[in-house]
Amino acid sequence: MGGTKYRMRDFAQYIAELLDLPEKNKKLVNLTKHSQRYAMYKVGPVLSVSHGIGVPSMTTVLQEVIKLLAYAKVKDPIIFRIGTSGGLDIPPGSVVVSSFGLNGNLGKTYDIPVLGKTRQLPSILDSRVCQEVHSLSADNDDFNTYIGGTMGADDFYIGQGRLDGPFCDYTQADKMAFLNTLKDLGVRNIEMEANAFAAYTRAAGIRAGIICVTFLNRLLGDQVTPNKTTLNEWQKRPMIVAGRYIAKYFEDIKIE
Ligand SMILES: O=P(O)(O)O[C@H]1O[C@H](CO)[C@@H](O)[C@H]1O
Ligand SMILES: O=c1cc[nH]c(=O)[nH]1
Repeated sequence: MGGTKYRMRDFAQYIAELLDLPEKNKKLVNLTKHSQRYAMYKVGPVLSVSHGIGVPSMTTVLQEVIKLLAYAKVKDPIIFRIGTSGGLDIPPGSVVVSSFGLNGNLGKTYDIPVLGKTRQLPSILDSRVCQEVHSLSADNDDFNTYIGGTMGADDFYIGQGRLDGPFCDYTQADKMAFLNTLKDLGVRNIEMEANAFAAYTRAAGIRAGIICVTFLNRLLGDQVTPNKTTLNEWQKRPMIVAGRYIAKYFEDIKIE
């Protein structure tokens, strides 16, 4: 899963080529084209689905995918989110493999009101998947891959401590204090779904991982400044990292 339809079509194409699947020479079909809400592609054993921006959009799609996997009797699925994010004290273009999700109140939970009462679901990710994905980073990669916590904010601007949004009633010093607190808690990047994604996949008993590229170092600014070509290139990095895990997973299954 990942935010945009285009990324998830590109990911399906990338996986078809990587796994040398028959789909690599075909035009991929968006299986949800009549719903218009999001896109879903299937290449061999991999489903590639977009989820839009933020938690409500992502959790709606995620729950539909969880139901689909159950109806299809899929055994031992693994779900990855491949996304973009703002980094904390790491060079832009780096990749972060999340070790946990953090909410906007600095708790390792996803808090959801159910029947008028808030439930707190732990935002824990599978540490083995996280370590294995990280172990597949290559020495000759032209980017660094880090393990760290990921804050899932409910907003792009004030929710991530930005100063460049339409509303802002705090200072640069307040922002830096907040970002440094996150850093001290082991958070390496900020996006908008991690804590809920971790919580719902865990609640479903499904192994999962989050792999995001960082578009900027938030300790140095708020604006995403690299040009579109660079950002498109960087968006491929989580695909490369997830692709290595997927390729190895199916290679290992063949050997068994
Ligand atoms: O690039 P994606 O996967 O959408 O992820 C990040 O980008 C969006 C904000 O621009 C949020 O969804 C955030 O989590
Ligand atoms: O800073 C960023 C960059 C991408 N996505 C986010 O949510 N935040």
